[in-house]
Amino acid sequence: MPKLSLKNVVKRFGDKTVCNGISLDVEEGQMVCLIGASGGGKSTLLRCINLLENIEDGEIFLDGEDIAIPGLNPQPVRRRIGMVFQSFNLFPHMTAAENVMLAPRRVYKRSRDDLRPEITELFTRFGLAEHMNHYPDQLSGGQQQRVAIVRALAMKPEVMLFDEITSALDPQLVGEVLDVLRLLKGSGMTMVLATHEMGFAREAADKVCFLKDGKIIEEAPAKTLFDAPQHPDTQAFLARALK
Ligand SMILES: Nc1ncnc2c1ncn2[C@@H]1O[C@H](COP(=O)(O)OP(=O)(O)OP(=O)(O)O)[C@@H](O)[C@H]1O
Repeated sequence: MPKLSLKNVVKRFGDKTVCNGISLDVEEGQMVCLIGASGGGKSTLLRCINLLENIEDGEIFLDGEDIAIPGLNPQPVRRRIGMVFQSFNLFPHMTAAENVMLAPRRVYKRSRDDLRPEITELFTRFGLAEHMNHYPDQLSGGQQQRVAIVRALAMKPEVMLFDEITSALDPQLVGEVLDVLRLLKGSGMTMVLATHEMGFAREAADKVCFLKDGKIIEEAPAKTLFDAPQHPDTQAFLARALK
């Protein structure tokens, strides 16, 4: 059974159909990259998976259980599916460690003392140990984004969604954030990424999906999709993106 499975997901905003019958399986431990031009529906699809958007039609299964049921409290699912956005959204008046501890303290009612060992381990694992007590404005954009990833991991999610997490970074800071994704993949995390980092998608993804106008036009193992795209729209997109 796939860890995450989408069946004919439809999302509309007014009369605009942004996800137009999307089906996708993500196996446990897989990294799946969503690529495509702006407006293709990548962010919206991730937001649907995390139940930040209600879907009009279709099903989203996590471990075989339909999670996109209207009226169902989304919070338990959001604890199982972490999401990181382009903007880091760290609270500026809290240290990095305080930012990371906030959700587990509130949601699981855990104390700082109880959390500290595992939070320290997370910061250490992602090369941030010396920044635990720094405030966001004392950190680079890359470091802030890595803290934002650690913040999501502190909730011990089973699946992680990443929405263009390097797009707001200076080019020299992108690499350190991509390294975190490589590390996470190595640890067996199941991940879905919307990304414009084609080199990274080709090298690190298990599967790449090309989205256009709310549809998956082509889906293939990364190397196959980049080296031998079959659909003319994929070919045209990659020709532009890789220029
Ligand atoms: N809340 C909303 N209300 C109305 N339209 C929306 C909303 N969110 C997204 N859209 C529209 O849905 C379409 C898909 O947007 P989406 O952000 O999902 O695409 P994307 O592929 O992630 O693009 P990008 O790479 O720029 O993030 C766009 O036309 C966008 O304007």
